[in-house]
Amino acid sequence: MEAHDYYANPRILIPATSFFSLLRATATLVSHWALILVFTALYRLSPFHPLAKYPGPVLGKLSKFYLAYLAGHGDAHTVIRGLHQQYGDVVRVGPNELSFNRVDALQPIYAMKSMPKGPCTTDYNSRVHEDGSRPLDSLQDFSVHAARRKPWTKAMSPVNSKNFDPIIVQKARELMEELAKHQGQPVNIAHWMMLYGYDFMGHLVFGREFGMLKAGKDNSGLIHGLEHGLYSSSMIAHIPWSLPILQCLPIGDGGSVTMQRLANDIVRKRQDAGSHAKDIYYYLVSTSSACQELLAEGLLAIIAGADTTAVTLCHFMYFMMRHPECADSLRREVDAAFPHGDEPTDHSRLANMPYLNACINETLRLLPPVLTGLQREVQRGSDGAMIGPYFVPGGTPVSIHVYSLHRNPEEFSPLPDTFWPERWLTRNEYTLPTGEVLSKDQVVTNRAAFVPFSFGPQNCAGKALASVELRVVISALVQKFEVRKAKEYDIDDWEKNLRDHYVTLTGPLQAVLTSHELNDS
Ligand code: HEM
Repeated sequence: MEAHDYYANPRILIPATSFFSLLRATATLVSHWALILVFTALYRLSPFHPLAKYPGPVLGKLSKFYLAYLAGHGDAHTVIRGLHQQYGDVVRVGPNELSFNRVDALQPIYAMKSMPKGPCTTDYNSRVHEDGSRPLDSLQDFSVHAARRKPWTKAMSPVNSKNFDPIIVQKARELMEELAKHQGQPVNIAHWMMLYGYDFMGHLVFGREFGMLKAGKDNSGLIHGLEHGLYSSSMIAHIPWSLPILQCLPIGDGGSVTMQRLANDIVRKRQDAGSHAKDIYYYLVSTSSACQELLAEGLLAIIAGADTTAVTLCHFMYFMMRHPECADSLRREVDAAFPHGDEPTDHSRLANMPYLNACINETLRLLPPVLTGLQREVQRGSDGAMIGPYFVPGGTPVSIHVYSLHRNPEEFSPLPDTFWPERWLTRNEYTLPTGEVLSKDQVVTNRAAFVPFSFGPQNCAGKALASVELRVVISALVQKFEVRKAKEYDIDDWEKNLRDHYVTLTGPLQAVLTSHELNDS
């Protein structure tokens, strides 16, 4: 059939008309959306936008895709630090979003009833259950949050947290035993720390043995499943409308549903088993009988309690490999406090070891496990708020960029990017790693700017417990082993491979451990 037949033959006149109408309708729709996009882009870049006076990258001002891309790529911590170095202490990182790198922003953003959690942790949280049940860390209403936080506070009280002491000691022992089996040969420390972190959390929260350390592997796929889910949810949090689209594609939701399922399974098993010990779940269930709420809280407990401490232990070992002189000083302090190889488990002695605590602080300063901003939001519908000297309109998501603040030379100097535990000690004179001697007035260590556990009433609920755990495990590691990097391993890869997906995901940390007893003989 010739082309002109479409017009000559009345029987096929209708399809030709439909085709052109469809084409016209599509073109109208596309140009309509293109116009909307163009006008939105122009408005976002224009001087009429409420955040117009704040500097930032053009791509960030244009679209949330920018932050989603950084989250997916895992380098938001270094990129946003670079932006602060380029643009200053406040940066417009999203079309309607600001990042701060100043200590006087902590109080207005995070203090008591200042600002509720922001949309990335609330509206767009992929850990929210189908029925709307939310984990503690995604609650916007201050009084609801305070009520839900009570069981955590009760579990972590000085009296009740004594119940967790045997778990800390037992799991630290198991970790030492397993590491001892690999002495003298290259071992991926990061792998073992993760297994330890999840085994510890299994006991702490669910009174259950995961047996990962004994098996030497992630035997149920839990670690892999959660890390995969965290990776995708950190990205989706910025572009939540993409979730239903992703779910229709073969890649699915990228793991956040699997993450939920794995956690639900653990919580349900704990429910069925009943309470035989005062684990954290015991306190959670005593105040909430809502099943979905407990499921949501269970996943938070796993993520909060396992990855954070495991990653901190990895960072600590990394810094010890980079700075063997610090490892030697720390070992001397541990040996003096726990002579004849006494097990370093006495909390009060550990809490009073200045160099140990300086090394832990310095590790958490340079590489906090939660690297990038914990979002809050200036009250929607309010007139706005002052953050330091800056006025921020109501409804704007804001955060402190912890990775930048911890390396801000106004708060930590000299050598803000260097692992130098001495900065945390009280001295009249300080000797820098270069040998240069400085008076105390020349050293700035602003403890108020040190917030690895965040700040205010919604800060980390497990801070005290995590501090005890870190002291026990780190002093045991230092007492038992000398750590060197494995021959073929490029130590610079450790920081290069860190991925900022709300919690930090890591690459391998290849080391050789040798026993101190063997070295000393
Ligand atoms: C080195 C170890 C740890 C670090 C650095 C850390 C850090 C953090 C941070 C930065 C937050 C977010 C707070 C905010 O949004 O302002 C948080 C929340 C939380 N953490 Fe930790 N954490 C650690 C270990 C733990 C442990 C062992 C537990 C206990 C299971 C725990 C339980 C929680 C809970 C329940 C929340 C939510 C608090 C809320 O929203 O009210 N964390 N943590």
